[in-house]
Amino acid sequence: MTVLDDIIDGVREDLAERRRALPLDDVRAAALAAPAPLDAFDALGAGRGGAVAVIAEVKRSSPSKGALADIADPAALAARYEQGGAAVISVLTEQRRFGGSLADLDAVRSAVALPVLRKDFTVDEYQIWEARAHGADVVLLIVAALTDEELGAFLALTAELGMHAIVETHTVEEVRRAVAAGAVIIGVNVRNLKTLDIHREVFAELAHLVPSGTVVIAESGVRDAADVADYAAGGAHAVLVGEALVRHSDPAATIGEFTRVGGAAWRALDAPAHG
Ligand SMILES: O=P(O)(O)OC[C@@H](O)[C@@H](O)c1c[nH]c2ccccc12
Repeated sequence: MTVLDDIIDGVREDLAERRRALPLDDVRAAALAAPAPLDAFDALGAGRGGAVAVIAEVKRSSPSKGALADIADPAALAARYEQGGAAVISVLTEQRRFGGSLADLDAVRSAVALPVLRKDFTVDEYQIWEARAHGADVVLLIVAALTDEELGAFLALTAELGMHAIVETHTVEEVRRAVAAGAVIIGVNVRNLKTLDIHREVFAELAHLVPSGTVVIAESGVRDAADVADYAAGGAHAVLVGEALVRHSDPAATIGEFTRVGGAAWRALDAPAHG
């Protein structure tokens, strides 16, 4: 049994409990009554003038490192991320391993005007309706956790709700499956979710397989601006950063630095912007 299988077992148990408390029909009604979603594709790409977009994550703990930061006020942290120039805010809502919750998502949603990603292990359409009901604009779909049929159905549902999905990959085969499913935002997670090992070189290896017009995000393992520059040189339009921001005393300044340094590396490539 891999770490990913183990996490997903817990996610399914927690989901069963929420579903008993609030049936799908009720969540659907709440989702349809929520304010319209914001366009994350736009926020990640269009009009950024060669800068690299930063997706800043509210992350309390991780299965590999345990507690990362004592985040007493997730809304205040997200507001600092927004002030620093983040393009999208990511909120981990998985409880058992990452210490997150839908309450964190609610707090962040009410604090920022940016698109918000509900970061979780999506294995059921219920979670997508739930994300929308709580004001999220984007969900994460991890290819390694889904069949092609599920991936297709979940992408269709996000589109129907006016949301976007970040389709997360870690291997050549998973990038092929993401592209075949019609993903327009593809994340390459350099952390292998089956072993939790980080392999930063995987980003550049996979990024060039993604067709132009698709937003490519480098996920995980950003320690400093040099890592951002490497990912940008490998073709990243955006980076998703958790630990380095929640541990930093000045996350806003760090986001500004990452945006500038990544943008300079990206422009040095003389690569065409997506879209
Ligand atoms: O803290 P880091 O190394 O900056 O990583 C952030 C993010 O990429 C990571 O939290 C992540 C990427 N994909 C995931 C899937 C589920 C949970 C967490 C993740």
